[in-house]
Amino acid sequence: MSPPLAQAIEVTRRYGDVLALDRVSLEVGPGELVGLLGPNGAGKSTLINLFTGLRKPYSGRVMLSGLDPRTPMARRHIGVAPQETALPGSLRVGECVDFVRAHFPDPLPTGELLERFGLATLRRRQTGGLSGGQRRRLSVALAFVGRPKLVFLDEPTTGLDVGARHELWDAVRAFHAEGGTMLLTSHYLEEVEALAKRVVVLGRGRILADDDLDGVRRMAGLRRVSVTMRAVPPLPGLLKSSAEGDRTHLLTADADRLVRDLVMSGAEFRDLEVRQTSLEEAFLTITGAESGDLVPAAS
Ligand SMILES: Nc1ncnc2c1ncn2[C@@H]1O[C@H](COP(=O)(O)OP(=O)(O)OP(=O)(O)O)[C@@H](O)[C@H]1O
Repeated sequence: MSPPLAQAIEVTRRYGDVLALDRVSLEVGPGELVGLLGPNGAGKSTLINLFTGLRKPYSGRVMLSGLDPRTPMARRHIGVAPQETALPGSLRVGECVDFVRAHFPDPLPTGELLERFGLATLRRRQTGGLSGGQRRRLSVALAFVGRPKLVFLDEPTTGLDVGARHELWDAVRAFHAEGGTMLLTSHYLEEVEALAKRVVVLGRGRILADDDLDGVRRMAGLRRVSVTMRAVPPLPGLLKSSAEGDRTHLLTADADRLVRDLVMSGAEFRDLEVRQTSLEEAFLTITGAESGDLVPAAS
C-alpha cells in the first residue's frame, strides 16, 4: 500500500515559549480536498510550513509520500501558495510563470494556467503594477504550474473580491475534479463549506475535529431555535442568543428541551423554527469551548 501523500505523526513545534503545534497527527490521502480551519494563531501556517519542508518539527514526524519534506525529491510533486508571497516587481506576469515553469519537467502551458486563474489579459503586465487581488491570484496560480499531485494553499482568497474568489474556487474545483489533492486553510467558513469534503479544525495547536462537514456540525451538536418574541425568559439549555431583525436565534445542544422549556415558561412567541447550525457556528462553538468561552448547557 502506498503511503499517504502527506502525513504528520504526533508533531510538536514550539517557537520559544509558544507551543504552536501540540502532538498533531493528520493524514491526507490521494484525491482529498481538506479544509484546515482555526482562529488566528491556531497553528495552521505552522503545519503547512512543516509539510512543505520550510520548518522542522521539534518532535514527531512529517512526511510527503513517505519522504522527509526537507528533501527536494519529496517536494517535487507539491505546489504551495504561502500566506504571503513576494513577487519580483519588474517581471511581467508571463515571465514570472515562465520562471517557475523552468523548475518542472512537465509544466502547464503559460497561457492555459493564466486562463484558468483569470489572468490571461494581464500576461504582459509587470507584477509591480498588479492590484493586491491580482497579485494574490498570481501567487496561487504559481502553485499549480508544475502539475502537482498535492497543493497547499494558505488562505488563498484573502484580499479577493467576490467575483475573483468564485473564479479561484472554480480553478480549485477543476484541479480536484482531475484527481488533485489539496489542503487549504481559510478564515472564510463559506469557502470551506463550498470546497472541502473533510474539515480539520485546529485550535491552540491541537486538532479539535477531523470529520466531514456534517460530522463537524454534528460534533458541535448544536441546533438553532429561531423565534419571534419580545423577551427571552431564562432557559437552562441556552448557550447563546442573538437578535436579527425581529427574530431571536437561540443556540442549544438540546433543541427539544429548549422548546419544552420555552413553552412551559409561558412567554409568547411565534414562527418557531429549528435547524442545524452553520459550520461557522459549529466552528466557533468548538474553538470557543476549547478556550473556555462557552458555558456548557446546564444538565
Ligand atoms: N516565526 C515565529 N516566531 C515566533 N512565534 C511564531 C512564529 N510563527 C508562528 N508563531 C506563533 O505560533 C502560533 C501559531 O502560528 P501560526 O502562524 O501557525 O497560526 P495560524 O493558525 O496560521 O494563524 P493565522 O490564521 O493568524 O495565520 C502563534 O501563536 C504564532 O504567534
